[in-house]
Amino acid sequence: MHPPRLLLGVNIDHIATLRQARGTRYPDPVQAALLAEEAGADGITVHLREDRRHIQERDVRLLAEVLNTRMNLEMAVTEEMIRLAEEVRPAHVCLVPEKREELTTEGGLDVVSGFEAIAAACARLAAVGCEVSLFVDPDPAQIEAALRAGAPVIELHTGAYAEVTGEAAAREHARLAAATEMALELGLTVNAGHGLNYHNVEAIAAIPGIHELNIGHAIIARSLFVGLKEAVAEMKRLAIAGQEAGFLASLEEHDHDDHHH
Ligand SMILES: CC(=O)[C@@H](O)[C@H](O)COP(=O)(O)O
Ligand SMILES: NCC(=O)COP(=O)(O)O
Repeated sequence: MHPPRLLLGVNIDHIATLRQARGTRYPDPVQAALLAEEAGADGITVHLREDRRHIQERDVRLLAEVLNTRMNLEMAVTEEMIRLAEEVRPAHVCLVPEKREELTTEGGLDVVSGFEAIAAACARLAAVGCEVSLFVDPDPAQIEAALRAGAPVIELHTGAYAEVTGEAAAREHARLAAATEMALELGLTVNAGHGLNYHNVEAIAAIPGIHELNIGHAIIARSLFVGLKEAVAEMKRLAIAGQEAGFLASLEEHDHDDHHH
């Protein structure tokens, strides 16, 4: 059976990065979110960092009022963030690890070590109707802990895959594919993201069973040259083409297995 179409969540953090660089009112991430939706984004992702380097609380509150799709709020597991999410009630909350000095999110959430606090956060957020995902590395122990913590969704961190090429990328891709298969067998919904761009997205989209990709930096960077709507639409075309190629390859694999049995 043909799988449901892969979804694209567009992360607009770096529209806010540009605004914060000068402390101006523009460019406005809320305006960007509406344009991204018009271009086919299935959802809007924002990461409200504790240091507020890009997205601000004002953005989160306005997005909650104006989005036509759904918000995926990425946040650290802190009391301040949980209280805000309980108030704003975004459709999705993705719990991520955070270090103040980092350039970007390094590695996935350590659900094994932080189990108690993460499970408690999952329960509080589920109680107000947020669908919670945990941003984890493609590591079986973390995926198993995510399930026990009560998260219905994981987002696999694709950063390690995105940083390398050649055989190393093939190895990281295999880890992501195996992690996806394992998580699906456990009944989890599997999203993926971080560092995906116009060159490396198709192979990830081709992994059977992935529900949604969250992509930001590459889309916002490309939008400088082709405009945001075109940048979103191009990424969506590539993601869907990748998913289709993966589906056709899986059909061929089944045919091949049938002939050999
Ligand atoms: C959690 C994640 O993978 C991204 O949302 C990323 O953290 C975006 O924010 P930065 O670009 O500030 O790292
Ligand atoms: N969770 C990943 C995300 O939202 C976007 O990450 P990036 O594409 O900005 O690296």
